[in-house]
Amino acid sequence: MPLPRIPFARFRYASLTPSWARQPSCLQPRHCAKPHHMRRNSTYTQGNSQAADIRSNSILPQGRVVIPDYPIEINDRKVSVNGKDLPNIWLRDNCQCSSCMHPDTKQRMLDTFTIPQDIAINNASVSDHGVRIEWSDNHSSLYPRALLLQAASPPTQRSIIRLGLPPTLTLWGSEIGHAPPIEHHPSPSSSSSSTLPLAAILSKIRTHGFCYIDATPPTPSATSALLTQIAFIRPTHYGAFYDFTSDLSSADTAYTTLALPAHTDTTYFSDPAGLQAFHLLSHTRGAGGASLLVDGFKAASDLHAADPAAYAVLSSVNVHAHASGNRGISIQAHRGFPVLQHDGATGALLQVRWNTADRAGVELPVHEAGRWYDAARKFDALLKKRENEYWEQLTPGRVLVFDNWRVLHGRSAFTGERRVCGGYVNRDDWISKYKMVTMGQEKVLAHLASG
Ligand SMILES: C[N+](C)(C)CCCC[C@H](N)C(=O)O
Ligand SMILES: O=C(O)CCC(=O)C(=O)O
Repeated sequence: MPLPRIPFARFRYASLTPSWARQPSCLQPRHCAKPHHMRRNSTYTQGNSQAADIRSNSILPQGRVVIPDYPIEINDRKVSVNGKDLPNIWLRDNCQCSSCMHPDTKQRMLDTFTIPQDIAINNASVSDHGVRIEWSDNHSSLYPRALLLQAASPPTQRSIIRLGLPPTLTLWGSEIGHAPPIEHHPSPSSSSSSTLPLAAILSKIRTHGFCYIDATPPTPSATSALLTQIAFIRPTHYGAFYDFTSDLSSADTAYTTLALPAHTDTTYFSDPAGLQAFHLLSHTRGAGGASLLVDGFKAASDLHAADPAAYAVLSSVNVHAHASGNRGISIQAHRGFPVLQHDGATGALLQVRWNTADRAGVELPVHEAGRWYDAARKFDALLKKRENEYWEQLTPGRVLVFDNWRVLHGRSAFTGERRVCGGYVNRDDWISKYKMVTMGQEKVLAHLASG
């Protein structure tokens, strides 16, 4: 089956090829007779691995769920959607009945590979509700129309619910400071329940990459309670809910008065923290300590437009990180990861992983490392452009919650006593909550088989 048309800059993933040998062909002038993004469909094979092109005609992870109204027909004892037959094994494996799928846990009860390889349709009928099938193994199934249409949709459409994509993604620079995304904590005295406007908060974080929750009681307990309404706090070697100051109680520069350049946290974990929160509780007898936010997706989008080759390097060369300050600890992820990570199904940008302080090795033969540094320097310059920096002095009562997979943060140096509390939330946990409060469980579950 021909690969989808790849209209734009592309890069390659070779799953089995050693990463140092993995490089976008556009970096190999001899192989790249014309600019890479001008080349049409092609499948690359490198060594024994099939490296498919990842489409990136738009790297931005956004989209509205549109269920296409494809024709559904029964042809020659096959179910065909939009003119293409659905494999019987896929249909039988995704039977939604209560004996094949646990009605409460939504787990598959059917042992997939007890389905005969030659499973066939004895009878099938199409209605407005969907397709009813009587199988050759004497089982009957009813497939909702939406499930079949979603399964036949293009990868970008099928990924929207899986990834929990927002309808629109708003990229920003320093101008966001004029109208930052803000929600308000329900004041305890108000008659309304003390539950947070979670759908609004998480929608703002999914769209902008961060949100303030103003009027939060300036206490660790209120901050912790706020976070746990999103999902459980992720414990790390810094503890779970963190309440820190410049006492080096943890051997990390965050626990000093030093300035911290824009970075994402926990790049040394296989699964970096998804959300991070800061609530400045107090700052006495000193000055400074302003917070910096940079939209990593905007910087990546600018790099993609300005220098696709550099973008491709940062999307394919793996980088290692470490946390080794605390005694008896040296944490590293199980493998290296590129600075710019993409969804394998759609090519959409998923994560920016950038921390100069915590970086360990670059996964290239050392004599080739220069090409990663050249590309990284371009990204670094974009991160440090004044118009991409949003500086804000946090104040007690204003909780900052941001997407640590997209938004970089930092701070200016400070003097005096400064106390900040907050916590991490796992990526998958907050995206799950986002889906529940914005899409609803039924809609999310209906798309699992085709996601
Ligand atoms: C947030 N808290 C103060 C608990 C820890 C900060 C850790 C910062 C670390 N260098 C990283 O980038 O992950
Ligand atoms: O102290 C701050 O405002 C930020 C600290 C920081 O960057 C971090 O904890 O990663």
